[in-house]
Formats: sequence, C-alpha cells, structure tokens
Amino acid sequence: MSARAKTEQPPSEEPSRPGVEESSRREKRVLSSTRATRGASLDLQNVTYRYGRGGAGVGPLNLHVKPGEFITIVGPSGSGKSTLLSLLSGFLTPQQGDIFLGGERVHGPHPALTLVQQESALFPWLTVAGNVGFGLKKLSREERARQIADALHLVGLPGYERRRPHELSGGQRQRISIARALAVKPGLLLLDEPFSALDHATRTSLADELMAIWWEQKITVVFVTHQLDEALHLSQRVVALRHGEIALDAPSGELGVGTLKRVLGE
Ligand SMILES: Nc1ncnc2c1ncn2[C@@H]1O[C@H](COP(=O)(O)OP(=O)(O)OP(=O)(O)O)[C@@H](O)[C@H]1O
Repeated sequence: MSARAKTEQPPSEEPSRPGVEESSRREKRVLSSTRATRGASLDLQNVTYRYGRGGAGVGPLNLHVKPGEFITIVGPSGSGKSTLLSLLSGFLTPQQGDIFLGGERVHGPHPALTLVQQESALFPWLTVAGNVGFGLKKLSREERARQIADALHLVGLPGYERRRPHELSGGQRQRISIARALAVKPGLLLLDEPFSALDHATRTSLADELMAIWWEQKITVVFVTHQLDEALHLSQRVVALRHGEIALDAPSGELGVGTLKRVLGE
C-alpha cells in the first residue's frame, strides 16, 4: 500500500490559477486570455506495469487529472516516472487496469497526446517548418502553414520556419519541440524533463513560457522533473512516485521542498 496523502480537489473541473503570478509578462498574457478548458481529462484506474514477474515498474496507480490541469510527477531515479509516461503516451500497454483520455480508453500512441523529451528529437534534415508541421500532413498547405506559424508564435520564435535544427541553440530546439507538440493541438501534453539539458537561465525562461502557453492553450499537462523546486513553481499539483507507487498527491501550494524530500526519502 502506498502512503498516499490525497488532498481534496476543488469541485469544479476548471483548474485553479497557478500561485506564481509574479511574472508580469506572464500575468499580461494570462489576463488577456478567456480561460475555457480545451484539455482532456486523464484517468488511470488500477494501472500496473511490471518488467518481468513481480519486478520493477509501476502500479497499481489510480489518478484523475482534470481537463486543463497542470501536474508534475516527481520521484527518485528508478521510481517509475519514465514507465508512467510511456504508459500515458501509449508506448507501453498496462498489464492491468485502464487509461482513459477524455473518457476514451488509450490504445497505443494517440494523436491528441504528445510527448516532449529531454533531448529535442527534431529531424535534422527537415526545416523548422517541416518539423513543426510533421503531424499536420492531412491539412491543406495554407492551413498547415498557418498552424505552423501559430505554434512558432506561441513559443516565441515567429519567422523561424526556414531555419534548420543545427542553426538553433539548445533552448530554441526545445522550443521547436514544444511547438511541434502544440501544433497538433493536443488534449494532453506530456513533458519528460524537457529542460534538463539547458542552462539555468534558459530553463527558467522556458519554464515561464510553458506556464503562459499552458494558460493560454488550456491543455492538460503532465510534466516529469527531478527538480522539486521546479515542480512546485510550475504546477498546480504534485504527484510523487516512490517504488512505482503514488506516495503523495497534493496541491503545490500546500507543499514545500522539505516535505517532498521527506516523502521521497531524499
Ligand atoms: N526495460 C526495462 N527492463 C527492466 N526493468 C526496467 C526497464 N525499464 C525500467 N526498468 C526498471 O523499472 C523501474 C522504473 O524505471 P523508470 O525508468 O520508469 O524510472 P524513472 O523514475 O524514470 O528513473 P530515472 O529518473 O532514472 O529516469 C526501475 O527499477 C528500472 O530499473
């Protein structure tokens, strides 16, 4: 049994605003937006995945993420964060239990569900437009170009369509990876330590940008990080994994780094 300290969520399906409104730029963007939820809900019901019989892995996990909510998953190395993200992104199938996105059972990779990983996985032979528009091939040329331009605008790189990945900095490449994920208008955005390879200043500014994008785009976000302060700063809610189980699930505003360290045994 996990020592789960689940805290009651507000009754509304609309997530509360983050408690980090100190950035004036973000504040301006936040206030200019009418917040109506577009993100999908995410439900895990008794989800279990073990590598080998009785081996390491995760579960049973039970989790409900509201449409438009931003949660972070923290946990020590080997606690099951990547396994959980692989299950959420449909790359692994639960051995027991079910995952529902917007009420529909997840069977394998899903277009409304995109994953941004630690190292940007851009195709080096394609331009920025080719990368960002990769999942938009069914659209007309004009519509595709418009969605690419919109996504680049969101990540603060308008006009970068013709650049190649090797002409960009590490931070810019991660922005393009996020733009590619956003371009398909996902119901759920999964981020696996997307800023861990970046320097502190770039990491902080990208984290702020991500907050603004989340608030504007109304998507549901699941963000995995090793950094406890980043988890508390970014998200509304922190889920801590330990030995493949949920050891804590609580609003960020009720937590401090010290509490998280104690729960995680750090
Ligand atoms: N392919 C695999 N085969 C066997 N065991 C695995 C495999 N992948 C992961 N594991 C084990 O499952 C457990 C959870 O691993 P996972 O990679 O999900 O943890 P993590 O929290 O993401 O770790 P890190 O922070 O180091 O990336 C670990 O004990 C790991 O050794």
